[in-house]
Amino acid sequence: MGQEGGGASGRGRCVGRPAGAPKEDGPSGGQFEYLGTVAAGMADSTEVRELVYLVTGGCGFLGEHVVRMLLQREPRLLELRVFDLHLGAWLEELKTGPVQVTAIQGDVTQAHEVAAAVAGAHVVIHTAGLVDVFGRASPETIYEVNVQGTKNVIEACVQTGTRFLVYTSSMEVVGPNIKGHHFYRGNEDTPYEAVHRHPYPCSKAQAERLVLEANGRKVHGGLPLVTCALRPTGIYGEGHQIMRDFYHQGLRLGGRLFRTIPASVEHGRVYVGNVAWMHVLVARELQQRAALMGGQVYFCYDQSPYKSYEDFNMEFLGPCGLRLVETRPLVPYWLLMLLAALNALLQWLLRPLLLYAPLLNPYTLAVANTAFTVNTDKAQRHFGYEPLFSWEDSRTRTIRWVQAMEGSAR
Ligand SMILES: NC(=O)C1=CN([C@@H]2O[C@H](COP(=O)(O)OP(=O)(O)OC[C@H]3O[C@@H](n4cnc5c(N)ncnc54)[C@H](O)[C@@H]3O)[C@@H](O)[C@H]2O)C=CC1
Ligand SMILES: C[C@@H](CO)CCC[C@@H](C)[C@H]1CC[C@H]2[C@@H]3[C@H](O)CC4=CC(=O)CC[C@]4(C)[C@H]3CC[C@]12C
Repeated sequence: MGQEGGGASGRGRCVGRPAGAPKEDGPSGGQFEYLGTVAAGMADSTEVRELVYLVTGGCGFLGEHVVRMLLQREPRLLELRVFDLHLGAWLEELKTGPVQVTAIQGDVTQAHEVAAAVAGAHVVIHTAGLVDVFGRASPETIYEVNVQGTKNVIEACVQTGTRFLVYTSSMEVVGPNIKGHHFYRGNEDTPYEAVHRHPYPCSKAQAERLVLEANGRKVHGGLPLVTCALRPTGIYGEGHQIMRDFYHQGLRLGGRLFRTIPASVEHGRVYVGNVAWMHVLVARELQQRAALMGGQVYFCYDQSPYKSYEDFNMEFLGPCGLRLVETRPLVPYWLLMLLAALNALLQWLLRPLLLYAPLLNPYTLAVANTAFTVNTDKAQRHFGYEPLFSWEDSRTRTIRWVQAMEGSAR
């Protein structure tokens, strides 16, 4: 199941369990006070501002939240470099605080541009990537950005002497696999046959492996590079494009969405603010606990409930006037598979004329219909992670965002 593709050049398939982490337990972490909303001003603290951070993909859905969270909750920040192919105008509003915010328009596939951005940084948070499971980009382009781009970031750290690298990996590095094996309340050490064909999970798995294998390499100056990878499940929250697509689809269908996924197929989801917070915390603690955290992977998790993908979305779309029709899929699975295959064929036929990239394709159907939930406390044990936003807070913030969209949609 899934598009042909994947692997280094988008052909064949990439197999093999992703590089896991040694099974070591660390000390439990302390509590972290909460300094107010992510959108608020900068963190004020008596700590010395001396650190330079670089966030690649800093203008993306997750990247923007990481940038704002760093300004809000990293008191040692002297300079924050935001590197992205497409810079957001909102960056200008961030330049009035005590932290120097440097916007860098650049391409991670261009090694010299990456090296120039990395030079002098203490920490790199690498979120830039092509998050495409809808066939918008070619397998080769996905590989070029997600794998070669990550190679460029690693080499830039080694050449310029940057010692700390946090990589935004993905649950997709693990699964769901092409065999449709469910991953039920799994953790970082749960055995699972991570077999992929699609270019996106393949590229993320290769990139993650490169990052973890780079842990311990000597950087310029002779000290070791310390790396780790975070694996968010499906991220939701303010700015989530797929949620926006579902909402607009519902508006087009007269306020209704038609169930296509059984309610029993649970998918883990995580609020973007908590993913951002985990990035900030792991970047800070990686500097203090290199021996424990270096070369490790951590699932990104919070208290968001386990639900089917569509039922979870309705937690936010329901209060905004949409209704999910039927308690079970209206359309039999074999017909959904046929419709998904037709979408893939149409995409291929229309490609010379226009980009046709609907939500339903063979890959998204397969992923949506395979349960994938995580239950772990490794990040809490290794670096004291606790979600910054409760489920109720995450839900309220996301609903408010959809409502603001609703206002703009009328
Ligand atoms: N959205 C999700 O549910 C999940 C996302 N992730 C990972 O989180 C990271 C961020 O994902 P999102 O924020 O959802 O995606 P996004 O597409 O909103 O953000 C990605 C950012 O990277 C930038 N970018 C793309 N190609 C680039 C290039 N060649 N050079 C420089 N910048 C480039 C884009 O302009 C964009 O701002 C990705 O690495 C993705 O694999 C992991 C798990 C779940
Ligand atoms: C039956 C289809 C139409 O109704 C299914 C519609 C839902 C899909 C678009 C989503 C179901 C699962 C999502 C993926 C999952 O959350 C894991 C992901 C991790 C990432 O790193 C990037 C995003 C994604 C692949 C996410 C994409 C959208 C779904 C396939």
